[in-house]
Amino acid sequence: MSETFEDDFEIIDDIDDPEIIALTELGTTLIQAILEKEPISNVQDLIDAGAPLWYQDDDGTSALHAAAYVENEQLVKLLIEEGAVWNAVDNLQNTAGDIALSLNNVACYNLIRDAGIRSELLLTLLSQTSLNPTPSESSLVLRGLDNSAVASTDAFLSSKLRYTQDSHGQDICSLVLDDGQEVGVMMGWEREIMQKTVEKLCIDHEKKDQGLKVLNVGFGLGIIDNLFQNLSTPPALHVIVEPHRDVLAHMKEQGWYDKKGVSILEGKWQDCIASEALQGFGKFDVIYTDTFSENYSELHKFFKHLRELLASPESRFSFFNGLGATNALFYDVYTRLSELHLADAGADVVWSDVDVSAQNDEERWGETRKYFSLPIYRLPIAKPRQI
Ligand SMILES: C[S@@+](CC[C@H](N)C(=O)[O-])C[C@H]1O[C@@H](n2cnc3c(N)ncnc32)[C@H](O)[C@@H]1O
Repeated sequence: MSETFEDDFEIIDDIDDPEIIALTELGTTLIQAILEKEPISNVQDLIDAGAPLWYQDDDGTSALHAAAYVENEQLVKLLIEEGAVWNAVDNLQNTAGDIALSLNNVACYNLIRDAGIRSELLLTLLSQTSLNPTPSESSLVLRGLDNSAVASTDAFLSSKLRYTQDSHGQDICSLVLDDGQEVGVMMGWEREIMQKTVEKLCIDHEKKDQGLKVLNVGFGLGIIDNLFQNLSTPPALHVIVEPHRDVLAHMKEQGWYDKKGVSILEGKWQDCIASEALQGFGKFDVIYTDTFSENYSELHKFFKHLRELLASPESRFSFFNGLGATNALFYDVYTRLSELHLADAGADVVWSDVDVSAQNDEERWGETRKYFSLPIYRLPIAKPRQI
């Protein structure tokens, strides 16, 4: 018996179906052959006989995981060429790339990471063609088909936010999901990232002493906006784009509407970017974006506006690089993908590492859902390429 799921997916639950039994046996044999280091020709024979590369055993191990375990670069390459799934996770949430990384096998890791980048680039391309007008769901594993407030801007904008401090004195702006789970929209532990970002964006900027023209998308806790205001010469113009009513109310309470040089555009960046209001400010020396509940395709769209928004080759752009940040491989793929897409948009990026490993999990997350679990944050600074 089978049932349809959202018209697109078929959940097959008939374990007595002879076809499924045959596929399961072939898939299991393939994984065993790899783990037992049988000759590569045997593996090829099994694939040619129809062994499914997408098959994962009871532990979630796929053929690609197995090839990473036995550190066989040639086999990893073959499986990828034959269509192995680069981002399948096992029961411990590890991809084959994570296995290669844990074994320090750079060659196998790079092969899997590059397969991820190629696949994401292809999906971006497909989502831009008329053949496939739906937005890329390439980030299925990264964000799931999630219409909750975490992954849908509309749901996020109609949800209630709370400004609080946790038991460690950490400032938090959070939303509470229907299931009672609390998710940090912005959390105080990110202050160091914001601090380093402002340093890289502003400290040695040639126009710093005359007051920079700054555009920031997404206020949150206002950490980065306060840092911009606290520069030795505050910005000559500081535009903040923010759509959430609770955030706007918080900004009003804190006096942001009355600050000299500050202009607030109430709305989503997607609605403001081509508006007369924004264009009336002219171009910017520094641009930063850090939104919430948006996936990579929105960030990619933002990149495409940079050339028209940045004032000169000395202008700088950065964004909160947090996509895929609960898994080393996904983080690496999204970091490199954004570098390639920024290059397409005419901007060259330089990365710096920020060590964010000092805090323990309990202090950082408390009761909230983890969204960044890697020890190093990769901070991007992009400048328009001179033509
Ligand atoms: C992570 S917080 C920003 C934190 C900020 N960088 C700081 O230093 O505190 C994300 C903010 O982006 C806002 N946001 C979400 N979607 C947006 C959109 N489409 N356009 C502009 N802002 C958006 C949210 O309401 C929220 O205030």
